[in-house]
Amino acid sequence: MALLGASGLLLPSAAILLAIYTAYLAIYRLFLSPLAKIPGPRWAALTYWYECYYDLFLPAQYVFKIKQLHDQYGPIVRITPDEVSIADPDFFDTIYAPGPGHKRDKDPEKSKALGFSTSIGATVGHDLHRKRREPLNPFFSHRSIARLAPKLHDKIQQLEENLARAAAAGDVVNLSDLYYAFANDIVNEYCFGHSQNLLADPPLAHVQRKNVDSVLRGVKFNLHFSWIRDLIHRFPPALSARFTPPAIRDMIRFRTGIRRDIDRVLNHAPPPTDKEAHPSTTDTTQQSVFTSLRDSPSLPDSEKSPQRLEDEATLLVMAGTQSTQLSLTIAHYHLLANPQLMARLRAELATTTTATPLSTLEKLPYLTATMQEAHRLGFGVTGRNPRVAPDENITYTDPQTNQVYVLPPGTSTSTSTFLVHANADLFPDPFAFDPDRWLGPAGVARRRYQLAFSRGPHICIGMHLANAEMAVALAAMARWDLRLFETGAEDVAMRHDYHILMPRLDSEGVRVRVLGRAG
Ligand code: HEM
Repeated sequence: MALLGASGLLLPSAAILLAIYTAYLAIYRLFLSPLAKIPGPRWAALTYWYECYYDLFLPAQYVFKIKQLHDQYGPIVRITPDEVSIADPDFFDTIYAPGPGHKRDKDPEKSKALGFSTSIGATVGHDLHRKRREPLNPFFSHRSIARLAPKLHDKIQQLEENLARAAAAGDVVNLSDLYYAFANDIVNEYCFGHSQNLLADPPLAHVQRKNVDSVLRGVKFNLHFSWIRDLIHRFPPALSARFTPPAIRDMIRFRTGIRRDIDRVLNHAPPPTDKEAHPSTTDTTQQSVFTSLRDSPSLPDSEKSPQRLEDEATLLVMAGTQSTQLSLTIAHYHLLANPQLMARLRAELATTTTATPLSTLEKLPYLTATMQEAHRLGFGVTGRNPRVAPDENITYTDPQTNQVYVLPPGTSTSTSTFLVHANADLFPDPFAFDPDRWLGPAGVARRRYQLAFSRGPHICIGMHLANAEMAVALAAMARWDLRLFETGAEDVAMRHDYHILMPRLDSEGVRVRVLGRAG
């Protein structure tokens, strides 16, 4: 009885406490928070359910809603109780790349979503990020990537073998899968000294690409409910297998493969050799990124734990595959959908051969402009990736009203590439694929608004690798006559923000029939 009486009192008391806390939180967020005066919808200021609705129920549409909010409220909008979006392209560097002497952390809540928390991409603290990134930088410099040219050419040869086979058999080719395989083989070989040789197995590339898509489709759920994912991870494996959504199961499988590679590196075991492998898929003579990290004197042992290196490798392989695949697919789709653009590219490439060095390809203006335009419409990382200034105010002056807004240290502040790349003042007719906008003096001036690789301390580490892969692949693929097969603009257009662009969710990718080599 006494117990019943106690629990009978406990519940109402807990309910009253919860009601008081909720009321306090609402009053704080709406009236007392330092962000209370920032324009924006009251619901967004009051509760994360506003963002959650656009992220989970529509789904992955908040990036588009934020653009509408800016049209309604102006260049600065409070988009969650704790985050402010600034749609001013000239303010991008203040948020992301403020220069020496200014620190920018990542927002820990947003960093959780992808799940590889000790990778450089998810590292929250400015200083720790720098320590982790420094030993990786030399591998991804322009000069190091230039040395990869022979490997890239081997992979191009394999890519073209796929087209030749399809031409002979009259098969439909899925370019999204081929580019996935191409980028995945290269980044794996660079990281671990071997790859799965996916270019030899496009159906497997298709399965893996779809798996990564479904993993990415989980990022919004993880953003809002990462505690559920973390809870499931604590269950015994047999139980967690029953509750784990397919997307997370795919991620676990993917990471198990990465972990095998990391264990092999840490145990000084040689990369596996595959008799079927293409000559370029295994290279035991070269140091790979991870053998070098293992041997790096500048990284303390605590930074070389299997878990940390697994996180790093997962990010490198995922980012190095998916984003490059997207930009390549977008470029190639638009070249095929607009024969006049393909004709311009072919005219420029007429002076080149398959042996033309990467350094020459990189200087071709129309090829470069085509790549820039594909990056622009790929939107890089479509998620907002907010930054937090830990020890200084961020001050923004609305150019229209001259109103000054002071965001105190710790405020999560963001802009998205979508807000910049789809800005019609900077890029007229912003959803049209128009490489010309990157040419001439106006094109050069526009480059400061190319944010696909971001800027500042977290600028994409794989930018030179991605551009090298794209230059050689587009130059080679332009030599083939392909016809789009059951593919339209909706298969490459940004329709959802799942950290990176996702087109219509039932898209099969960009598919083509191969007519033969271009005459
Ligand atoms: C067209 C292709 C690519 C695009 C558009 C792209 C875009 C980006 C963007 C926007 C960021 C910054 C994210 C942030 O602010 O947190 C980033 C970071 C990163 N990218 Fe890429 N990326 C591409 C290719 C690659 C490749 C080929 C690799 C690997 C070799 C790679 C590895 C990474 C890593 C490790 C980071 C984290 C860097 C850090 O936080 O310090 N990316 N990428």
